Amino acid sequence: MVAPHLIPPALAEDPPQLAAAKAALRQSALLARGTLDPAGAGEALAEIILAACPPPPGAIIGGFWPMGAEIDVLPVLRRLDALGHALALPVTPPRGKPLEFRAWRFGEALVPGRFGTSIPAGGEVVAPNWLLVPLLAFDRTGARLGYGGGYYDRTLAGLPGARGIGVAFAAQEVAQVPTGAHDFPLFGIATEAGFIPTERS
Ligand SMILES: Nc1nc2c(c(=O)[nH]1)N(C=O)[C@@H](CNc1ccc(C(=O)N[C@@H](CCC(=O)O)C(=O)O)cc1)CN2
Ligand SMILES: Nc1ncnc2c1ncn2[C@@H]1O[C@H](COP(=O)(O)OP(=O)(O)OP(=O)(O)O)[C@@H](O)[C@H]1O
Repeated sequence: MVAPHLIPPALAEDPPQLAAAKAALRQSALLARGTLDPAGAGEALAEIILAACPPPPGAIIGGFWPMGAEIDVLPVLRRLDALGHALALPVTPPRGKPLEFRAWRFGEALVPGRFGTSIPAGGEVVAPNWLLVPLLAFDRTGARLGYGGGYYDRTLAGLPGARGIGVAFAAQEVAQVPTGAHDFPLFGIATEAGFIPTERS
């Protein structure tokens, strides 16, 4: 019996050459990011976002709790909270599934999640329509390289109309991020030095 609903592996996963190119860039981007000086970057990022690409009134913000050497998004989340936006943080499911966002406010408890993440202890599941997207490397077309789980690609693909704003240090820009069929382009990239609009902006 045929099974026409099965997705061929070549469509469900990046081909080996592309996966290898992403893995190589991931390694160098992780090393490079670890050398950056984070002082003041989170506050500068907040100013840039509020001035150049603020979310529309009433937008539900898909944030994330920063980890490791990621740029600090807590200042911008605090400002958006103060402006009255609803905030949500991602809960990471097993690989192959999209992120789940739970409503969260400053002061509410966080607990450890998968891969070293911090996730809301409670909170109802919500669908954000304006997301801050962590990344290891980006280019000016809005292509993005993450940790390799494909989580944000799956998540943005499942939220039609939602905007994904990449957040990064300006130094995380590369000439070209290798991309495949599943890579979901960013609406723009906000850094401590400015906002970079893409073709989607
Ligand atoms: N702060 C933050 N939260 C996030 C993400 C992110 O990139 N940053 N995610 C984005 O999708 C999701 C979590 N997905 C993740 C998938 C894989 C790894 C991972 O493989 N981490 C490496 C450590 C990398 C390092 O040294 O910094 C590991 O555990 O070996 C991490 C997060 C949702 N929450
Ligand atoms: N919507 C999707 N459906 C099926 N497979 C997908 C989808 N999105 C991504 N993938 C696959 O997931 C794998 C990981 O993708 P990729 O290397 O682009 O992750 P990433 O964007 O770096 O990670 P993350 O978003 O978790 O930070 C790839 O094999 C990719 O083809």
